Amino acid sequence: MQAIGFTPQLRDWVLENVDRGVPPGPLARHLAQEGFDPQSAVTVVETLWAARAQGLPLPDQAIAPEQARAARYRREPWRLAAGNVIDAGDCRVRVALRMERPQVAVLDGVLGAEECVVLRELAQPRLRASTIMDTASGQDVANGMRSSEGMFFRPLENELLARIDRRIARLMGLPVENGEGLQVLRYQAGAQSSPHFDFLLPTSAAGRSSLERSGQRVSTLVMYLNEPEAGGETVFPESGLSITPRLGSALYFEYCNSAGQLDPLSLHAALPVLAGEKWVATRWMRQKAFRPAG
Ligand SMILES: O=C(O)CCC(=O)C(=O)O
Ligand SMILES: [Fe+2]
Repeated sequence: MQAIGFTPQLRDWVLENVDRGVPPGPLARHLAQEGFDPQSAVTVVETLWAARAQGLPLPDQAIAPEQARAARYRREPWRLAAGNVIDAGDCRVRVALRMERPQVAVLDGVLGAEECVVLRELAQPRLRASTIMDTASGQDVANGMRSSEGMFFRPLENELLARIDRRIARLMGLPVENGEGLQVLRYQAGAQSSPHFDFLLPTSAAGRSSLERSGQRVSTLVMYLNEPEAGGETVFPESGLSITPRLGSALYFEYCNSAGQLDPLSLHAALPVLAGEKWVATRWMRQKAFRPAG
C-alpha cells in the first residue's frame, strides 16, 4: 500500500463530521459515493477518526501505510471470563454467543425474573426523557437520537443494587468502582436509539473533563429487563449483528483496548419498539474508578 494523499478541504470536512459525532463507517461510504476510492476512503477516515477520538496528533496531507496500520483497532483477549459458563459470584451466567469483532457476547441468566421486576418498579417513578451529551456544548440535552425515558441509580444505592454491582463487576472483569451508576431506560412503542458509540469523544470540554476524571469507557453491559412484543432489537450495523431482548439476558461488548484504541465496529443502535415496551439496565465500565461531575 502506498501513502494516501488528501486535501486540506477533505481533512476539514472529515474532522467537522467526526466532531459532530458522525461515525467513520457512514463518512467513508459517503466519500466513496462521491468518487473517492472506497478502500482509501476507509483508511483516511478511520485514521483521522482514531487520532481525533484518542486526542493524538492528526495526519496532515497524507497517511503512510504504517500510520494506517498503527491506527487500526487491535483486539485484545476478553476482559469477560473464558468458558461457556461464567461464575459471577452469586449466580452462574451462560454464554449464548461470542463474536470477535466487534467484541460482543450474549449472556443468559445475568438477572433473575424477580430482580428485573424490582429494578423496573424502583426506576419507574424516577424516569425522565433521556438526554445525550451534546458534542458541541457538552450539555446534556433531550434529543431525537434517543426517544426513551431514563434514570440513573446511585452506586450501591440499596442492597439489591449492591449485589448486582458486585455480580456485574465480576462478570466484566473490572473493579466495582469503575462502574458508572446503573442506568435504566424504558422505550415505549416507537421509541429507539440511533446508532452511537458508548465511548466518550474529547471533542467537548465536558467529554474531556470526564475522560480526565475516570478514563475512557471500555465496556458495556445492557441487561434486558423485559421482552417487547415486537421490535426493540439492539443492532451493530457495521457487522449486521442483531440481539433480541430476552428477560434476564444481557448484551456485553468491549471497545477500548489497553492502548486506549477505540473500536469503530462497536457502533450500535436500538431499533424502534413496534409493540409493547422495552426496558433495559445499562452498566458502563471505565478505565479507572468512576468519579461523576461536580
Ligand atoms: O437499549 C438498547 O438496546 C441499547 C442501549 C444502549 O445502547 C445504551 O444504553 O448505551
Ligand atoms: Fe449504547
